[in-house]
Amino acid sequence: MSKKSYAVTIAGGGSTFTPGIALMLLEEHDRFPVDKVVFYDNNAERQETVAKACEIYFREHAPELDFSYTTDPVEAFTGIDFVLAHIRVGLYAMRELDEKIPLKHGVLGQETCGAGGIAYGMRSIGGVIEILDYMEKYSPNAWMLNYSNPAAIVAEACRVLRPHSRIINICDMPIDLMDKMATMCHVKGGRRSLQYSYYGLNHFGWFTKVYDSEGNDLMPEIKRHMAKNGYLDGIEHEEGREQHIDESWIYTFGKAKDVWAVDPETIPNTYLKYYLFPDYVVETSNPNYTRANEVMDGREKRVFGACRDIIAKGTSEGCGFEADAHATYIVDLACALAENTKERFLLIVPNDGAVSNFDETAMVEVPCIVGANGYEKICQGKVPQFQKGMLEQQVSVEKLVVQAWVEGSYQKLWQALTLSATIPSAQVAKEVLDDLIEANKGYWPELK
Ligand SMILES: NC(=O)c1ccc[n+]([C@@H]2O[C@H](COP(=O)([O-])OP(=O)(O)OC[C@H]3O[C@@H](n4cnc5c(N)ncnc54)[C@H](O)[C@@H]3O)[C@@H](O)[C@H]2O)c1
Ligand SMILES: O=P(O)(O)OC[C@H]1O[C@H](O[C@H]2[C@H](O)[C@@H](O)[C@@H](O)O[C@@H]2CO)[C@H](O)[C@@H](O)[C@@H]1O
Ligand SMILES: [Mn+2]
Repeated sequence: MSKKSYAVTIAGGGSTFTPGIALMLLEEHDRFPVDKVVFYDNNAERQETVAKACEIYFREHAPELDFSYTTDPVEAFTGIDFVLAHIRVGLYAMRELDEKIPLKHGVLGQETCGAGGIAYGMRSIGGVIEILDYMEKYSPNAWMLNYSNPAAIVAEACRVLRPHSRIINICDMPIDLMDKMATMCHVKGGRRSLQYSYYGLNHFGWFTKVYDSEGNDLMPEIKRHMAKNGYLDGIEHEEGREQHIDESWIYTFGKAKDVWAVDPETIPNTYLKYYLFPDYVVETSNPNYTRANEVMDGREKRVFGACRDIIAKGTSEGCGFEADAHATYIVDLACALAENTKERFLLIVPNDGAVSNFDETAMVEVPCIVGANGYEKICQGKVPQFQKGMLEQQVSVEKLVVQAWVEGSYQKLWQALTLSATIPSAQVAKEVLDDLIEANKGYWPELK
């Protein structure tokens, strides 16, 4: 597809991540030239605040850019090369319920894991498939780079419902963890210079090898840090940076020490804490103030406050908008597809033997080489018994959720919740499910 410049649609234009990603696209213009950006959202009001502020920013910093925003799919998806998708069906109000309803039953409540993740998955599948269908109808050669959550369930749904679609699901958690590993090992060139092996499902995986650009094995040093402080040694202590990291994330990066101790041969994804220490997570959660509240009081207020400020002043000068440097992985991926760079990415893809002793139809997260014709997986061989057991259980949860959504099956969703390592019994699973059904009326398909 190599072109002089590209047209990009950001689906979920009203997202708190949109300004950071839009500014990042401008910053990366030299290696990924973008001449057209369209914001698309199904919530006109929320999107307008973000879009009007970005419009002012673009006018002042990139007047040549063809920018528009819309809720009309024809306008949004015609003549484009890439869709960057970050939608949240149900907004933070529903995330809050995903987190608080399970906690009411003594079960962990989390955005993408356990009961909360299952509830969010049941809402997201339809929204992501709808956007994929719009893209394929109006720009059949475009690629959709999806990081809408819960990515594991969304990816499985796309595999089942749209197996030939040009969608790539990717997550930024391992990228952030690689940044931290590079920092703790003082690696020159940072995360991009690391060579790694990794296997798992999204938000459910393990690094097995990490080398620097000269081939030196970094695992012994990373393990020493994990044993002492989890990922905390990887947090940069530059002035001003730490205050951007909320308390709950600090706990998560620290708790990785205990998660690592369960299998000291590998380096875990932080999200494994929800499956290995669900009782600890429940004990340390405040059922009246969860991460959704922290985000609504923090990131959402900050981003929307800055947008309103720009709109009121008519200028973006001194507005506090910042490019999301962390999100440059999205441009790396778009460049790989557009320019055939054959770079290595951790993607969520059909297993087909990449993890040889695991379900061939699972959507696994493994390293892939990406070029103009898509991705090729790098085989990770066999996983040990412990990981195999965990993976079999979790992939069954995710597959049952998708089957429940497709068939409208109460029974299968109940089984999915029952099977989750975060839920103690079929009885509790049923009680949580019945409350979630009530809360998600209008978002989930009707279950029989
Ligand atoms: N995979 C990753 O690494 C990663 C990292 C960060 C965030 N995320 C995900 O990005 C998404 C956005 O997060 P946020 O916190 O900014 O949420 P947000 O609520 O601020 O923004 C989401 C936007 O999506 C819109 N939307 C919802 N349903 C839609 C639909 N069917 N069609 C079009 N637009 C729709 C909403 O109106 C809203 O403006 C979430 O899914 C989040 O989990 C993923
Ligand atoms: O609770 P949130 O909404 O702040 O974050 C949930 C997302 O968390 C991951 O992304 C993180 C990132 O990995 C972390 O280090 C931090 O710095 O920022 C990101 C966004 O908050 C995860 O990969 C996403 O899937 C979650 O949605
Ligand atoms: Mn993620």
